[in-house]
Amino acid sequence: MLEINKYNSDILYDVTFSLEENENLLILGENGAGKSTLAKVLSNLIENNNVKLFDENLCDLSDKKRAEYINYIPPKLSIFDEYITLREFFELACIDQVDNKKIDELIDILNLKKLEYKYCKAFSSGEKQLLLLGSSILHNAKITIFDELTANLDITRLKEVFDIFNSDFLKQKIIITHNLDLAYALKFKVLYMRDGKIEFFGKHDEFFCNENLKMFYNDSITKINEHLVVNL
Ligand SMILES: Nc1ncnc2c1ncn2[C@@H]1O[C@H](COP(=O)(O)OP(=O)(O)OP(=O)(O)O)[C@@H](O)[C@H]1O
Repeated sequence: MLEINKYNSDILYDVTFSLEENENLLILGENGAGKSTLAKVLSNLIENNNVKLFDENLCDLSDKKRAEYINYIPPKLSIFDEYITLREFFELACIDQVDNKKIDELIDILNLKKLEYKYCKAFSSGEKQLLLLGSSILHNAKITIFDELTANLDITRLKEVFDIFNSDFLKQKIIITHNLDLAYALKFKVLYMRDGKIEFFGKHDEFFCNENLKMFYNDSITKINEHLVVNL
């Protein structure tokens, strides 16, 4: 279970909510609403003592235990070693022993064979995002937060990532996205933020009704026959 209680800062205001162990979450909201900041608070990259994971105070956990509990995947990959290959990057993602069989499987599933021994620094933006996804699966934290993982993916890759999000590859997932088609298709609970405050926290069906879409997105999106339509 994840709980955050009355977190306040210059960016976020009175943030309180909790997630049960089996609940996945979508974090939505306009640019600058505070989504990434919230993700960093939840994973203690911004230090605080307002977050509890599985009944333990996040700030009291050792680094290893915290890594086992929660993993924040940033929107962009930072490479510290220019000469690290995809396979080596995956090896480093395993918290304990390197699981070569799982790495082989993942390379197959994510269609990354041709990049296996290539340097990650030269990857395209989309390939870097798949690398981050693969490493998060190997890391295998109890909760994984993806911050705009799908921003640079083509439609085929987006579908592959959707299938992974929708499967049991990862345990509990928190997904920050501006892609409302993806958000609508993933039937996760929704948290919507505006100006650092939570404006909606609840069931997927309740969020994706025309009344709420009008309130949160003005007239830019409508639901027609169970499909979202963008009005540009
Ligand atoms: N380190 C920082 N110092 C000062 N202000 C910051 C810092 N990080 C974020 N902010 C500000 O806090 C607000 C929320 O930023 P955040 O990155 O959390 O938004 P977001 O909802 O993830 O936005 P986007 O959808 O554009 O990625 C923004 O106005 C941003 O400029």
